[in-house]
Amino acid sequence: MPQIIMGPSQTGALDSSVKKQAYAFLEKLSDNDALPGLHIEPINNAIDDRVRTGRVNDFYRAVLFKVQGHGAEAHYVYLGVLAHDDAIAFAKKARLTVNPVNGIAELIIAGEDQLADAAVSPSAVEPPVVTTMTPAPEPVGPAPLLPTFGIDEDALVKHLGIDEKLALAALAAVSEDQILALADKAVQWQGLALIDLASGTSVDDVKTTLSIDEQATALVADDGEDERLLKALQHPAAQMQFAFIEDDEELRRAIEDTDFAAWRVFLHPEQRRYATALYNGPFRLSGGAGTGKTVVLLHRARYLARQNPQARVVLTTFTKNLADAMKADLRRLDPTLPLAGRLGEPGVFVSGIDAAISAVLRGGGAELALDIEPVLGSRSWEIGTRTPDSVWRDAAAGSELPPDLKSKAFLSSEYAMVVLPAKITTRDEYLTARRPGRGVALDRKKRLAVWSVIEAYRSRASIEGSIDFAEAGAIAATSLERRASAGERRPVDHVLVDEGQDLNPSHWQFLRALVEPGENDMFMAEDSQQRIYGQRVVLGRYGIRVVGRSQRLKLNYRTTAQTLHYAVGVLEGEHFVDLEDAQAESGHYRSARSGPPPRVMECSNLTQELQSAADVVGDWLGSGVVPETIGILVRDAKQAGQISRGLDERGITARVLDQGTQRDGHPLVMTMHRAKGMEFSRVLIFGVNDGLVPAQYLLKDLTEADRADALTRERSLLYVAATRARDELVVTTSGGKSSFLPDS
Ligand SMILES: Nc1ncnc2c1ncn2[C@@H]1O[C@H](COP(=O)(O)OP(=O)(O)OP(=O)(O)O)[C@@H](O)[C@H]1O
Repeated sequence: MPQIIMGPSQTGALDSSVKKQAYAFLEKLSDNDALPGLHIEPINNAIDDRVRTGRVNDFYRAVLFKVQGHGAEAHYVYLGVLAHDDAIAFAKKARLTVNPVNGIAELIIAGEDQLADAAVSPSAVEPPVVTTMTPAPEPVGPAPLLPTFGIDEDALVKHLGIDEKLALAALAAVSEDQILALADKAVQWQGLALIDLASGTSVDDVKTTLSIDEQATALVADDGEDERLLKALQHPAAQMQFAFIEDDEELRRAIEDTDFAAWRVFLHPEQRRYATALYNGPFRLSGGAGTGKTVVLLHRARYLARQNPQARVVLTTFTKNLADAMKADLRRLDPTLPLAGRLGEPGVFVSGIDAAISAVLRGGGAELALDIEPVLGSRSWEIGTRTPDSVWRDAAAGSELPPDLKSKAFLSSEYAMVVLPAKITTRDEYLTARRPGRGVALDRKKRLAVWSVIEAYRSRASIEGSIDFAEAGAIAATSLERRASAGERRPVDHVLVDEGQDLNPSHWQFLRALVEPGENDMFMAEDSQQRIYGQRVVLGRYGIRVVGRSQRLKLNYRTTAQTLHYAVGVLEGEHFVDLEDAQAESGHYRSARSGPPPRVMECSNLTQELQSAADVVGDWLGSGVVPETIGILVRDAKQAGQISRGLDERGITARVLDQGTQRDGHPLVMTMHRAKGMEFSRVLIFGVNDGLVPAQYLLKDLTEADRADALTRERSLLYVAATRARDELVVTTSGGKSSFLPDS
């Protein structure tokens, strides 16, 4: 049967009946391309004799390339559906070629000078010709960017395979913005290569990233033109734009589903590699906001489940909201993928981590008493409810500890970071316990006092028959380990984790215990710059040894370069440490998209700020932005109420998003925490004021280390909020802006 390959779409918005007809056309084509009703026809005077059009209906034609190769069946590269005359005109100038240096397939549209509209041309920066008798001083301007990294024409053209004209223009560009403008007009892989180079990445690293291997072209040189092209279409870098469609269902979604996002079919070579590679143990994938970590996890979940339909895959993350979003995306990625209804069943089980822990505890039955004792010491083993945070305050009420050490923040993190992971159940164990990374030394007297509070906390919880989330993770991990040492099979084959930076030690112990150590056991996505919950953890302390198996994604797919630059400015001066206890690498983080610079609107009072916010949102709505793609983010729930009422008074209805709220038809208001993992076309961050960001109440009575960490998390929160914007970011403030906001 003929193979359909989706190419870079040239189709604008089509109404649903045309989409259905386009699908019907392609379905028939993939069945039998000789059917007369398809009218697959070559085009006179086309520059590529492989180009064809096919009849979708009286008015519309599909534009395709027919690539025959040596096989009996042809391949059709589908570029989209256009009105009859447009389709013919377009087909005449479209050409599929193989890059002679690296064997990547490229779509070239003749006559559309790919550089014509770009911000720079080689001549634009040439010194002006000056006719004068006395030598004129050399004009001083900014130096071209790429040559400062030692990059020359040979490197671009001969080693990488960049088009010569583009290479010359790129070598003359003096800023990343100019490179971005060139990249926008270029063949996709070439544009990405230039953006990488402009951020300081070496030519060799660019080649590795894009899987460019000069040997590969030599291997296929004698195969004949069509075979060469077919191999070129399968090059990992070509697969950012050309996808081999596997079955009718995938075809149908690609054509009919207006929401068919590119991430589902077109992966970056690095993303594809991480989604499908075999790892001999835990693998850590880091990457800035919007680099596609979740996308890789979703594809990897599908890959593992398809490789072995009996495999038990767990895909988990810190919050239920994000887990629900991942589940919905997994369904969209592949509706045929079996989702497991319960932990331990074949298929992909998607769940928030605390729910997964609860599932294990529920399955523990009466034997759970055996697992509670080693973690919490002897206590009632009935567990019915969650211990509320207020119990820490009650337990510490009479303590002689100084305020910072008897704060809930210190005690609960001492408990989660030191006591629970080491299964400390006695005072003597605590007195000699190692407390790495806690940032504050405790002498014997203080340790005794802290332990008294912990005992009081445990005793109260025992009476109430409650446990907290961290205890639940520790007990579930103990249970899984006990059962595994008794010879029981572990419940899971592959664990995939998103937002790993937010998990606590018990979570990691639990995840480690779920799966037998070995091939493809754990795959963890994280971004230490987005840690907004909990404390920093080091995986090695919980039996998760990553050494040598970590990689970083650097290309931001979500945010424009301008917003990214601004958001990264929020983190200026902070140091971030990753899950392997190393300085988190943040260099070379970049975006291939361009947009307006973020706007900061400083207002003198709340009324003025509400008016400014209403003006911005009103303008967006007036210019046709889909309402629910507008996100209005605030630091706390009180501000959410303020802004939604303020907008309402000014004639704009917005919805405050809580768990489960419908998202149709209106801009969405939510806290920055709630926006984690989400994205919007336009983002307005409201109330980024001194005193509110960072939230002052969080900083009271903290040890110096806890205070520093709380401030870091607050910065990260603002960074998370700013990086939710795909196309445009506006920040409003009143009565003094937050010191976290960068100057420009
Ligand atoms: N290969 C791709 N092609 C097109 N779009 C992509 C690709 N990879 C990711 N994206 C898009 O980029 C955006 C960010 O992806 P994703 O949410 O996976 O990033 P992330 O690294 O998990 O982000 P964050 O850490 O901010 O949650 C999404 O809109 C996604 O669809």
